[in-house]
Amino acid sequence: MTDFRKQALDYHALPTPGKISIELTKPAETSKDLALAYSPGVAEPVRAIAENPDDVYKYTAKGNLVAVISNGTAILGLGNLGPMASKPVMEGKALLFKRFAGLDAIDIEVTHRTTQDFINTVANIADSFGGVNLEDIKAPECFEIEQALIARCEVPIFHDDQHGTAIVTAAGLLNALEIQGKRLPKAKIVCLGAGAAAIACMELLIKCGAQRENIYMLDSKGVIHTRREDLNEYKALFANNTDKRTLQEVITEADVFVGVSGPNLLSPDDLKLMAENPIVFACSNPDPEIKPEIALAARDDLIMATGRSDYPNQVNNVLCFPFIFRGALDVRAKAINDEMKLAAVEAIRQLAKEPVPAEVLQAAGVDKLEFGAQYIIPKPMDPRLRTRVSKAVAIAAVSSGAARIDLPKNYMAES
Ligand SMILES: NC(=O)C1=CN([C@@H]2O[C@H](COP(=O)(O)OP(=O)(O)OC[C@H]3O[C@@H](n4cnc5c(N)ncnc54)[C@H](OP(=O)(O)O)[C@@H]3O)[C@@H](O)[C@H]2O)C=CC1
Ligand SMILES: CC(=O)C(=O)O
Ligand SMILES: [Mg+2]
Repeated sequence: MTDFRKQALDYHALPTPGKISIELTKPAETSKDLALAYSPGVAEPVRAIAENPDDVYKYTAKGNLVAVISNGTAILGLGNLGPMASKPVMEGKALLFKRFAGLDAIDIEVTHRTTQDFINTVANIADSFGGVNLEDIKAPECFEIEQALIARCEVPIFHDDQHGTAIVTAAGLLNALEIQGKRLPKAKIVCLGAGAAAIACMELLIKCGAQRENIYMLDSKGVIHTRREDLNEYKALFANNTDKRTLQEVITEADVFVGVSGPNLLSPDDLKLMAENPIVFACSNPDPEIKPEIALAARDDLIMATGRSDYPNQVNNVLCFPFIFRGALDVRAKAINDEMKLAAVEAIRQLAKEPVPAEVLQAAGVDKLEFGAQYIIPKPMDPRLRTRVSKAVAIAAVSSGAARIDLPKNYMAES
């Protein structure tokens, strides 16, 4: 067993199995405490909520509570390993919600027979939470699941692998293009992968200015083109009218490579075919499409990002989901709409251009972080993400009509 593997297993096992627990927010020591917390006192908020459903936000933890729900069909880049194998990742998302946004999150792993089964399970419990973060659900089912749940539920439903990834990718890519002296509307983009993350990333990039015809998407069978007859409706939107069939053909003279597919699928020779000053986001977890040390040995004019914490430029949805939910829940948003997503893109993007506080440098274990090829996007432990992104999202929720209440007074005022 490698040293890192043992450390990771020990981290999860010791001293208490798992990464999260529940703590009490009220005293529960005396008979009086118990009479208030449980019988007979608990009957009072029950009556209040029955009379006025909005009182659930006043008397329960709902307004600060997120469900992280998976069926384990696309666990990171490890594949369909089932609901129980997804539990460490879902607990990990709960850890990140709490650590970065102060949100309580509970993981729920659903054993299901059919997509409808899964949809019904989530729809039937969604109201217990302020919002639902869907996680690691494979395409194309994830699209139908999210759309059905948005239609049925009163709280925000957000498939993180789609939209969290897309928001962070767009923020990082806009900055990387700026540094490389390129513009999104002109950029030739290759997207390896045509699943949850890929489709959502490319759709959001188009909303940010990318041209659909400049995007070449590939799945496990190669380039997605108009003569293929095996495309689902989501892939079909990216069918390119081209004779090119291979990664090597489409990556030639490309400005951008986005990998949301699997490990080690991009070779140094492929990289050498790209245009000058290229951008490579090898975002597959835990193992990227190409390792940064291999990529940077092949090209020195490259901006390189991965989904991992142990390299510079971590393009990972952790930069988004804690903060977009924080902002959404704080104004009791009914949904997370495009205005809120684009506000998050801009807030994440602009933060990378500001001086980095000493505490962030220390947590990152570096002396300096300055907007440039090695720092295109903020670090997850930057406390300003919480204030900036959540505030931008909450404001967008209010102005777009998704919020049920106004922005709280002095919301996310920075000291
Ligand atoms: N950094 C980040 O924040 C995030 C990274 N990811 C990473 O993205 C990857 C995909 O996740 P997700 O979209 O949720 O999963 P999905 O299962 O929805 O999609 C996987 C996609 O990868 C494609 N694929 C698999 N093997 C190959 C190959 N050899 N060549 C080209 N395409 C291939 C599949 O092709 P086909 O359609 O033919 O089956 C499918 O389109 C994972 O590695 C995950 O870790 C995901 C979310 C966030
Ligand atoms: C980061 C993430 O959500 C994934 O790799 O699936
Ligand atoms: Mg995921």
